[in-house]
Amino acid sequence: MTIEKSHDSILIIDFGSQVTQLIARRVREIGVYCEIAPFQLASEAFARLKPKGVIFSGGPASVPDADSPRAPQEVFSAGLPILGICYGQQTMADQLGGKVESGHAAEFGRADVEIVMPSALFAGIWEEGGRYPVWMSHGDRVTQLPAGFSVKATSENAPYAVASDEGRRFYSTMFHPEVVHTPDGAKLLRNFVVDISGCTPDWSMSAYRAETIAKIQAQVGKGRVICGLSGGVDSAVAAVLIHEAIGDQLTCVFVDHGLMREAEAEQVVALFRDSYNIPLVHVEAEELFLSELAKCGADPEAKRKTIGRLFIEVFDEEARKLGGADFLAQGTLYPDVIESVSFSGGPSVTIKSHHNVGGLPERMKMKLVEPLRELFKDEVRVLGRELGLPEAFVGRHPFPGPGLAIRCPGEITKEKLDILRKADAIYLDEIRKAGLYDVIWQAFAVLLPVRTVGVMGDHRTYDHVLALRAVTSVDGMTADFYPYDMAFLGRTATRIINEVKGINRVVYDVTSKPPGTIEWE
Ligand SMILES: Nc1ncnc2c1ncn2[C@@H]1O[C@H](COP(=O)(O)OP(=O)(O)OP(=O)(O)O)[C@@H](O)[C@H]1O
Ligand SMILES: O=c1[nH]c(=O)c2[nH+]cn([C@@H]3O[C@H](COP(=O)(O)O)[C@@H](O)[C@H]3O)c2[nH]1
Ligand SMILES: NC(=O)CC[C@H](N)C(=O)O
Ligand SMILES: [Mg+2]
Repeated sequence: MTIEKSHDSILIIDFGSQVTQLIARRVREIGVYCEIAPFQLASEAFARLKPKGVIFSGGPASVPDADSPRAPQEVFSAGLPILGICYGQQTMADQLGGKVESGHAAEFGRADVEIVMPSALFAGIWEEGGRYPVWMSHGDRVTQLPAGFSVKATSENAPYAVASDEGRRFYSTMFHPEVVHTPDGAKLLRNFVVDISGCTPDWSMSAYRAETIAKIQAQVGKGRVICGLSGGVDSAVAAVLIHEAIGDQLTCVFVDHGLMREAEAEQVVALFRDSYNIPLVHVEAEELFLSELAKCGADPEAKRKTIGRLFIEVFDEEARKLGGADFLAQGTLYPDVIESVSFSGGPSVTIKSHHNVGGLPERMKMKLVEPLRELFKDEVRVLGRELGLPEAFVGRHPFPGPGLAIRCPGEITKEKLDILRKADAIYLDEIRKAGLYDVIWQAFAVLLPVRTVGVMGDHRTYDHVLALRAVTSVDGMTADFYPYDMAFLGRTATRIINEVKGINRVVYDVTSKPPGTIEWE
């Protein structure tokens, strides 16, 4: 039985908001299954999922503009509850006969809403006459409500902060309930999902485990599967899950592309061979990757695409050696898909081609098995614990598939990789010694293609700059730089410059995501 059939679900129609993924997180935190569908594909998703409620996300477009996106009209006539957020409110108003205008005072950031009438959306949470903080981000506004709608809350620049037709169960907010800066937002979403839409909150990681195992069995049948195993959390969880499902039809393949960190290849192989009884092939592919990367130059997307292609070539070759494999399994997560997504027609722009999604070659022999494709990182960790993976494994910092190649802006050479490997090892060693490994979500060093002048032992040096990065995050979708104390940074910089030949200056990256990304490429 598929997940979508055995549980109540919510469909989120995406109009391209940067925070659409947060709506999905909030719904799952309630314990209800949901999926995001880009507006162009929403009709198909609506018919397949048969959701009990629909949420329209925000988005960058402007309803009065020609060609701005709309929700499929059938969603309005299905008798289901709908919640429109920001752009979602505006398109809902427009599609039901109301009016939207641009060019009014914009609101960005915190605002207060004042409740003027009760609504099922905030029943038990907000009281009539009360004022409550919310987070807004809009320039347009609804100026005339559709028939059947009335105002339930106002704010200074959004006369229709909440408007609804309680009879048809159509609700709309100008503010964003999905962000943490709307303190009561999660409760409002719960009202919509559980009380209004009537979803039973029974979706959990143990349900996910059982159902995903059944799904894998149905997909794979008697076929052979090879699983790309990187030593990271995602592929380890995927491999263990698939092994539970199909046992010895699975072989894992670890590709040592020469872009790993110090001693990592040995650790991965040892850890996996000792802890699990899953056959593991260790492929030495450093020469192949480095020679192809030398040809592709400095462009980050060219590097990513080259690496994606080589991974598949290696997997194909290993499959052939094993006498053929029908499926390739990967630990692809939801954020990998989202960031690479516009190739499949999503409304948000491509930020970077993750090697395992947007970096895949167009023609592949094997079919994909990706049991984690709907999950966020922290959900995968919960699933890993559920499967009994050791805590040291589950708590590992993420390490991207393209490895050090995307931490060496510019052309890739073995010499640069060796310098970076040494520096990165010292940095992580200092982090562990300071007891910070588990506090930080991800930390790494980046070797910059910039040389600066220094003086060491009365000699002039002209060497590379190394940037240190450390971030806190929940799911990798947004992140903050980690606020080290200066003594830690000073100590680490001194050690790196003293111990690693080729680096004479160290800087710390204090960019959050957004506007930065976590990796530099
Ligand atoms: N060196 C590798 N050998 C084989 N497969 C790999 C390798 N690196 C990445 N992959 C494949 O690509 C997928 C995505 O990589 P990604 O880094 O996102 O996940 P991960 O390495 O499993 O976990 P983590 O995010 O914790 O590093 C992996 O799940 C794995 O299937
Ligand atoms: O397996 C991967 N293949 C990739 O191509 C890739 N690019 C980024 N990352 C990891 O994803 C998270 C978010 O990274 P960004 O903020 O740099 O997009 C961070 O944890 C990154 O390390 C990748 N993982
Ligand atoms: N955050 C949003 O959904 C913005 C909606 C619309 N683009 C506006 O500016 O009002
Ligand atoms: Mg990884």
